[in-house]
Amino acid sequence: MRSDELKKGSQRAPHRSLLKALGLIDEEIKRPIIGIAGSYNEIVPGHMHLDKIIDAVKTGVRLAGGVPLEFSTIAVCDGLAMNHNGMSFSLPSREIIADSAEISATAMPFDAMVFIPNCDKVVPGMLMAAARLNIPSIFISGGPMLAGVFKGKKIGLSNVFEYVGGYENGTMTCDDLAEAENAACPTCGSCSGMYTANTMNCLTEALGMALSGNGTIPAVFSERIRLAKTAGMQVLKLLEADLKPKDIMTKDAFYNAIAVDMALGGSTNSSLHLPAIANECGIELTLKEFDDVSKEVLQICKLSPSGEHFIEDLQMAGGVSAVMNVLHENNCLKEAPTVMLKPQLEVAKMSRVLDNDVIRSFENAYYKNGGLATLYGNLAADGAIVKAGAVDKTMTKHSGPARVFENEEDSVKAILGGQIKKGDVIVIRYEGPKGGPGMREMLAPTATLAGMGLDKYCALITDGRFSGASRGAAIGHISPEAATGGLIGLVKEGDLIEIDIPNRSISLKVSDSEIEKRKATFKPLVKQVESSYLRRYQQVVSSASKGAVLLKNY
Ligand SMILES: CC(C)(O)[C@@H](O)C(=O)O
Ligand SMILES: [Mg+2]
Repeated sequence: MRSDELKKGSQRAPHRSLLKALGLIDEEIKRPIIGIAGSYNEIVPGHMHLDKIIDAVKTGVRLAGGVPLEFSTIAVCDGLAMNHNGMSFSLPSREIIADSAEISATAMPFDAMVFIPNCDKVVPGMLMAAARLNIPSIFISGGPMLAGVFKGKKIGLSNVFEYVGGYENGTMTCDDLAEAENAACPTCGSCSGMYTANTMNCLTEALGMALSGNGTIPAVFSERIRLAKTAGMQVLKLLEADLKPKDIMTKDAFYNAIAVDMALGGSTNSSLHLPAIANECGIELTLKEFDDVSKEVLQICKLSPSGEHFIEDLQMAGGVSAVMNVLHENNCLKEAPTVMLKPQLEVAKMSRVLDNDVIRSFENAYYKNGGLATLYGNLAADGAIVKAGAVDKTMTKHSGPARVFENEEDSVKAILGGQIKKGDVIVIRYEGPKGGPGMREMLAPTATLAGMGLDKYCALITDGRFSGASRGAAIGHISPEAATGGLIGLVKEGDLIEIDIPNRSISLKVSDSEIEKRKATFKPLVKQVESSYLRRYQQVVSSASKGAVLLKNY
């Protein structure tokens, strides 16, 4: 139902009374009513300025003759939730965001929607809601934080997580750590590297759901306010054209999003979120498809945490549309409609790369594959994911003894306590969607390893997930997870684990007969879960290999 239904007939008089109670006059009620799903709050640095973006969007909507009505959704700052039980709620927040936006925008039927997310789970949660509502919709995010400067070098949040390891092993002083802490996050916006939030904001552009510039224009640039006004105006044009999210988010659009992801070297979390968004569009997207694209598309950008560039550099180099221009030239971009009412290929053709080091050509690519790789093997029958472009060259093939931990905290204690030796393969299990529950991000162990220089010698595998700020031989989303009987639950201290990223494999080098013996007595660990929300989530969440979506028929 659209708001039109509330505007006509005597039966709708009570509804119109309530719209008038909102302060609307008849002149407004007769115009298109545009829902503004904003996620402004004072607890997420990426969202603390969204009130300004929301105001600009409303101005744009009014300029184009619409009437904006705002409602909000929750948001989690993964950085603040990191390495404690708060992180268990981060991935589950995606479903609440999707559900709550669906509920608000169905209870009050709108003609069209503007979604205003910024951080990790809010972007996919709102895209999921957009697919469910399937009324003309556009996305305008809050934009990235500027990079900080420390000792003459640009830094971001990932550096501070790594400096903790440096401080612990005596290579960084307390004063320097404090100076870096003050410098790393200088403005509002989603943290400044190619971490999860910025990956998802860039992919929203690639999917065709946002205007060019959405992924990269910094949060504090006036250009972001102008983009928000333009988005507010554009939604009225989408309404007129009756172009809906499911017309835009087709299989080809998801191909484009994966291709851009591979070129950018984005966060491993995209392999959860894109399948979950696709699922809402009735499209199946598998990990295997990610890997197929990874074999076609080369990583042409190397931003933090893999490299020294930040999103502000990508913006100055031409942004996501310039990356798509390179993809187009190499036949790695598909024709797909966009909210710009121009096909994606046309947008890409009109763009230019302005800095050939930030956005390289295929000939001069940073990595001769896409940024992400999907691994399979006895340890990951349903797949596992690694940010291959951020693995030290010496670690792409590695065998070593398993060092087994039943949760993230114990692994961090062991790393900081000097118990991890060069060559070890750290195994962190019972951190999957069901086992966690909530599939926490393991930034503290990966960053501590990197900060101590151990990322050049040690691998880390988990049924949990990583931050976009994680780097190193960090293999996550191991599926099936330990809690559902996955082989990762059967690994014993000292077992040999073999990782071969170029050949896409991860295996436990234990004889089949020994594995059968262990299986016969295996009882997955059952954790006490205090939160009633997480208990419910645990019952209905699916595998990471399926995007950790909630089972449809529960
Ligand atoms: C806190 C971070 C860096 O934003 C993280 O949540 C990520 O996944 O990238
Ligand atoms: Mg995150």
